[in-house]
Amino acid sequence: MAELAIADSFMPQYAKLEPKVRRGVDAAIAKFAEHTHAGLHLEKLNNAKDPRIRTIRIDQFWRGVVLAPDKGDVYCLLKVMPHDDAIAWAKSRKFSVNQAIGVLEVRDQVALEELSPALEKAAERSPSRLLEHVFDKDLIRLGIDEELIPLVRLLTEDAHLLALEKLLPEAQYIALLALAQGMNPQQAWEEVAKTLVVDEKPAEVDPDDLVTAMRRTPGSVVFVNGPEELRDILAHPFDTWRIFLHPVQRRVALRPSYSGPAQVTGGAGTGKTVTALHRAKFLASKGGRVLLTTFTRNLAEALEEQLALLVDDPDVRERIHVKNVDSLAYEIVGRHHRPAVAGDDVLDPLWEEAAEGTPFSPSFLSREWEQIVLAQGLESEQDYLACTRTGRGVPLGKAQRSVVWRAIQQVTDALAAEGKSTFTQLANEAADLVAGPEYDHVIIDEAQDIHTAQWRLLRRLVAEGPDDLFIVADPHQRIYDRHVSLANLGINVRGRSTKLKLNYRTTQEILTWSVPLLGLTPAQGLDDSADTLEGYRSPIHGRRPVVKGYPDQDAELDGLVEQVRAWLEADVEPSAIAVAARYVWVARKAAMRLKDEGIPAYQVPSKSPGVQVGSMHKMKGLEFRCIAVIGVDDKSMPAANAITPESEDAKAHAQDVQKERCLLFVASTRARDHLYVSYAGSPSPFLPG
Ligand SMILES: Nc1ncnc2c1ncn2[C@@H]1O[C@H](COP(=O)(O)OP(=O)(O)OP(=O)(O)O)[C@@H](O)[C@H]1O
Repeated sequence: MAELAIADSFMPQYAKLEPKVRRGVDAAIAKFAEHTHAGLHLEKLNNAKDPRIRTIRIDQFWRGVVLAPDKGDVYCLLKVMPHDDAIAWAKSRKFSVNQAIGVLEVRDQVALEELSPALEKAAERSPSRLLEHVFDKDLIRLGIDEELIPLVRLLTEDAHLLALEKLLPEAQYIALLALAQGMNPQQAWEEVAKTLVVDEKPAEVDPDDLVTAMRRTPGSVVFVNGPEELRDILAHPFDTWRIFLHPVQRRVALRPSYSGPAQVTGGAGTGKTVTALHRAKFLASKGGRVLLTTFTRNLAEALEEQLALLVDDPDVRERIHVKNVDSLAYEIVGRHHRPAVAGDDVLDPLWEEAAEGTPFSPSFLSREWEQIVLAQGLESEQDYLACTRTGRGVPLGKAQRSVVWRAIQQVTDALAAEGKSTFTQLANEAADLVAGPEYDHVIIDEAQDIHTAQWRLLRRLVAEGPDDLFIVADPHQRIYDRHVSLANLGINVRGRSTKLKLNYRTTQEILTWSVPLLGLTPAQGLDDSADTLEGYRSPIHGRRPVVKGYPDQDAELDGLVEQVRAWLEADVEPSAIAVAARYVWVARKAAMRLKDEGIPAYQVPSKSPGVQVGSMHKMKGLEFRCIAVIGVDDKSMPAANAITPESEDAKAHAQDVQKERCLLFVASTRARDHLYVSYAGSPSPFLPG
């Protein structure tokens, strides 16, 4: 009986179709699923590079592209495209089975052949070849298709190889790149092996058995079990992360077990949250009680919504407890007494008062409290006098420490007198109150912003052992003052760390523009190693970001209204548009202005169907089709009140500036399709010149 499979290349295009066309596609696929494919008129193509490729008529203008392997009765949907594009794509592609790792691969055979003459010419002029030090047998062992070896032998420069990235199958490109970078075949194999979905490479690979190869790539090709599953897949075209996982994501999320804490890092939009969600489902499916936690409440809400899509089984869902760390601490302390939380409105005046008569600024004192006293859980002046103040830039002598301690004491006494605590204090209190492990697994998203006190709490909620902590972080998105060393907390992720590099959200154009916003300071990972964005890339292309300067804020808001209108006129749903600003008051003003112009706008997070407006901090972890980042002028970005003067503490100053850079990076990388950046007066020094 014929079977239907869908390749991951199908869904992004399907998602973008107009409803009428999509209905046509649904009808055609439904017929497939009912096994009446014979009547569907699968068209063979003349002069196709691969004789197993077919097209299927959707309507007058649209075609589906289908792979119909010779062996096995399987039809795999690959693409849905306008007629001419579909024919051109289908004719140019060649499918093969990677001989080293046994997975289905596709390459742009026509483009490769077209490149050949130019490579030949370059090779004639060059005395050496890029991979002349590598034997054919090693290339073959690494999965390079024999047919491609003559072309590989023509390469003379790195740039030629880089030009092949989009034309070659990923695993083959990775192998060639590793060899070109000077790795030996064994090291290159280790790179290739990272793309393996299963731990072991297959014992035997049949080059003609495309169906078995498809089954070895479960994250890239899904076999549809029946009409219900098909309907479910097609009903969520924007949520393909539920079924298609990149091999690296899949290996990380569905690994049977880690011997201890595991860590996933990766730039914005590389699917870290997706990986965390799949891990939560995986562990809960095995019967474990899972805590899935993150930084803010609105991120926890977003996780709940995504879990609802991913987990069908109510028993499994029930075993996953989603809660942001602050609420978690509040809940635990609340079992003993009702906590009252002190916000900045209470704290700011207290620090102002405490700083009076001391040589220290209010922000210096409050940081000292957060980063040293609360982080280390120090409870007495003696402890504070004896502690190591790692991470702080200004050394303090004994007498100075006493002054600082008294100032801090003044604030904590005042808080205690009002019966109030900060969330960090609550985390410390909760950590002390927890009697023992409450979960089998704790999964932490946005872990780069979790405070040491919160880590202590999370650590206590799960017993040390296999699969205890699954940590998801991007140190390039650190937007709070949290510089945690996992090692200092006794959490060791060595040998259990994976980096995701492929961005699924943002276009390459937006990434190329956004990454330099981070400046040149390397980011420090939670495992104390320097974290780089090397290899961070996107396969999606689109328009370059637009940056506009205006004489004043009024004109800037006029420009914003014009931009939002243009997006709406292009049929972007209002709630897929966001406006982010450094200051809350600027965001409020923008929302009011949009409303005055008849455009529905709401403060993030909001379920209302309007443009989502909020501070850059509120945008963390979210995503939108279009985002306008406004108010990016020299006075707001960096925000003067968020920067410690260099004269006061050079280290804190540098950290503050970096934090502001990260914030702009976070806001900019929320955009899926379009990024618009504006300022009034002079641009922020972070913006490219
Ligand atoms: N394998 C996948 N297939 C399709 N889409 C994916 C896949 N993995 C992630 N995505 C999509 O990419 C986008 C970004 O994913 P996700 O939010 O998990 O990234 P992230 O690394 O947590 O991002 P950030 O750090 O910026 O919050 C989401 O729209 C998600 O659905």
